[in-house]
Amino acid sequence: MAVKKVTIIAIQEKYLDTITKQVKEIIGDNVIIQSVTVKDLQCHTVSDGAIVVISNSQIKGLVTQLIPRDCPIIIAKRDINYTNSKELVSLPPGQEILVVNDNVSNANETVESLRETVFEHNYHAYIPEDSIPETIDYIVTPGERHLLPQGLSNVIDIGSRLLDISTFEEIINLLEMDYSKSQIIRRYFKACVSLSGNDNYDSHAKDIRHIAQYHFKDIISESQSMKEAVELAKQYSLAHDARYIHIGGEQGTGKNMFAQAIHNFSRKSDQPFVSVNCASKDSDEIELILFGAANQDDVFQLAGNGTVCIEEVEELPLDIQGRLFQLFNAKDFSQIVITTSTQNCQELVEKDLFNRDLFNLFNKNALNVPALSERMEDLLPLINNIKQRIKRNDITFTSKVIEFFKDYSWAGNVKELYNVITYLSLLEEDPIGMEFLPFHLRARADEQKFKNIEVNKSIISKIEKRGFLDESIKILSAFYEGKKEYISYGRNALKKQLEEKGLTLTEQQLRMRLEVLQELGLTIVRQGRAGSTISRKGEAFIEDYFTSIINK
Ligand SMILES: Nc1ncnc2c1ncn2[C@@H]1O[C@H](COP(=O)(O)OP(=O)(O)OP(=O)(O)O)[C@@H](O)[C@H]1O
Repeated sequence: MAVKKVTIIAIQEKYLDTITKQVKEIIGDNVIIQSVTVKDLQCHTVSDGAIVVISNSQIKGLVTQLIPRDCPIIIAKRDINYTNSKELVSLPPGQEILVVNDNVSNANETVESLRETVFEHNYHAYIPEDSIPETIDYIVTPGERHLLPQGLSNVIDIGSRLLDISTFEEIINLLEMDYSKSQIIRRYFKACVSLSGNDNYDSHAKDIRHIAQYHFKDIISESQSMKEAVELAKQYSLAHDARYIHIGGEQGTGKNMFAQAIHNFSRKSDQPFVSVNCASKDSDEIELILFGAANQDDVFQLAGNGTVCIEEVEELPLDIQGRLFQLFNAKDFSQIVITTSTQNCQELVEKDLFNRDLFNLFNKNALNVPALSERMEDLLPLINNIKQRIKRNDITFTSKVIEFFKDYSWAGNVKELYNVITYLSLLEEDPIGMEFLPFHLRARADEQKFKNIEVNKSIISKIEKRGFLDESIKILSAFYEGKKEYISYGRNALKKQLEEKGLTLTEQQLRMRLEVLQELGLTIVRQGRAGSTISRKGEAFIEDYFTSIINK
């Protein structure tokens, strides 16, 4: 009987890794599990007869064009991993909770699931267009913490949503596997437990890869800085003494693509290309990969006479960096060794966080792939290239969206652009306007909203604890009005000003209140005659305080 195969397809790599791990835990002992992101899906990726599980219905149209006709498709349903909701369950009932997810419909779905299960709290889905309810005690997100501004202390991450149990029943039915219902349930919960708190499970923890599919002609390089990077990379590929080559650049800039192109352009092109990512691997694992064991070949053996690419080399523990340097010195390598890093290794060397000898070795032939935000000439050609790759030349964007793309920071660089365009291509809209942009792009503009939740709530409760909220509001208002007229106040002048507003305080009382406001960063106290004034934070606080009262 033919071996059964399940292929899982999703847009986001990280999410794909999580659900793949879940599927492996549940049925991996009997079935071959393959996973592929939408961006890597090609006509021949999925084998005939494989069962295809797709992460959501929106990608169905795109996926159907690229898989064999006889493959059954299951659209996954998703559910919270309840083993992660302990913190939520342990809160006193009646908390006001804002639920943030990567788009509104997912946020609504998560709210529904929470209402059915952890039902003792009040949930509100975060909708970018709407204002956030004023009294929010906690923000809950299923594995999308990165969407939130940093520094919020009241965030509970309940981890990515997993495939729900009915999806497994469907898969198991189609595979004609002989599992009883209780067996499925047991395996399902075991997987939930083993994946709980496991969102750090990283896409990089993948095994060694052996593909070099990109050539220099595939690298979009309209900008001068990219042209120069490609030129330099070509020189290194052809130089016989360039045995160690280093590629630096932010995440998603195309470093791995460069590594593959270098290999394919070099004298090693007919030899193997082996690449390994050092991030998120523990010491033992990486040691085994780099130095092998009695029963396991190391990467250099696997690469034969070809190219080894060590990605995110800065993640290697220092002792392994040292051993790697010794290895390079001791043995006369015939391979090309390409290293990549997202951090600036020179700076790490200065801080004793990176092995200087190793750095000096590979820094002789180093190149940097510029961040996408520094080469906006590449943006439109890249978008066109992505549209071609996903066979969606027809989609168009409004000029506002294009302007937004040009201003946007693209912290995830081309990888992020790829994900955004793929996501937008799934919508049946033309042209695509600002309102359809994925949530995380729009959420950036909303950072202030989130800051207010935290800042104001905690400031108010800190002042309230001292028992003088109303007085503090009056003091801050006096400063606020003064600042508009470019007036700052010494303590006596302020005291007078407050008395005119009907607030009489003793010197001692005023000093105490001022000290607290200063501690909270709401005022700036200057010595001598300059007097005190309200800080920017204080201004934002007072504006928001009054807005919230008006809106009540
Ligand atoms: N200049 C480019 N032209 C065309 N496609 C590109 C370009 N740069 C990157 N890409 C595409 O973007 C994706 C990310 O590239 P790649 O994996 O090489 O980045 P990376 O810098 O190695 O990322 P990370 O550091 O996150 O591992 C790939 O799918 C690649 O096809």
